[in-house]
Amino acid sequence: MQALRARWRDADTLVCVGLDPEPGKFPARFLSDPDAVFAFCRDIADATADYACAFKPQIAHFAALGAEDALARLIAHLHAVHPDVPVILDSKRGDIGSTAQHYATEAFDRYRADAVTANPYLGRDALQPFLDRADRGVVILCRTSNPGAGELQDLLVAGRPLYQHVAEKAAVKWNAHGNVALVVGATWPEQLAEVRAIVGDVPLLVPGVGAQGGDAAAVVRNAKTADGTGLMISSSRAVLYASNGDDYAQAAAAAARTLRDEINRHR
Ligand SMILES: O=C(O)c1cc(=O)[nH]c(=O)n1[C@@H]1O[C@H](COP(=O)(O)O)[C@@H](O)[C@H]1O
Repeated sequence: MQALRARWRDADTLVCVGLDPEPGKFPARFLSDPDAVFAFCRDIADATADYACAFKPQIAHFAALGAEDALARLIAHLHAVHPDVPVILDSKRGDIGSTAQHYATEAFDRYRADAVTANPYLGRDALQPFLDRADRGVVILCRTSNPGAGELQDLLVAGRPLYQHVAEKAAVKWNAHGNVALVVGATWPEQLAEVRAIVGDVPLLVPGVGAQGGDAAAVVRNAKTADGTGLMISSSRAVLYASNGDDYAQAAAAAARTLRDEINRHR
């Protein structure tokens, strides 16, 4: 959280760059590169770092390719070359405590992520191994960006939608170390405002701008904190695959810069 706040201040950006490698969308020059997953993500990260308040590699995109080694080397590269930019491993973990312990070890010790996304629907004990790592962040799913998010997350429980209970518990009861953030999709501006009203200054990871069609201006208007920060507005495909020509890195940088500027106009 300290690194994130410093980055918001020093780099003046609320953009999180999502690293979701899909080799079928890579530029042709990577076709014969046996280390394409690492090399592509590294190039994108290096090109966009100036505009990033965080990087967010998504684990399934690596694991499905058997590219866990590339993910480990990518995070090591990010720490070495961009030490001021926190790395969120997006793995949405959640399991009984004894297993969750291994997921925490995976995220924080194997991959050396600064933070991890986690699914709260098993309850607090399933999050505890993550929460206990006071020097790492836990980014808890609250109201996700997908079209079906409301099917369960909006169910009324004691007169309030379930996601609002998650917001309240996460921001207060689960946040003893001050290391909690929440995920709310950019596709739900109203719910963003409701969550912000519940959680005070707790940071929100907001995916869903770009490929999923969320409106960055509405996100900022509805969910910034009083000091004009509090948000990691995350974009993956719209940045990563801005061009599949040889200008892929410059195009990604331009997409990240444009998103940063649009966000900053509304802060
Ligand atoms: O936790 C996440 O990062 C996440 C939560 C959510 O509610 N919606 C969501 O899209 N994500 C992730 O954010 C990224 C969005 O990618 P783009 O739609 O390409 O920007 C993907 O890696 C998703 O897995």
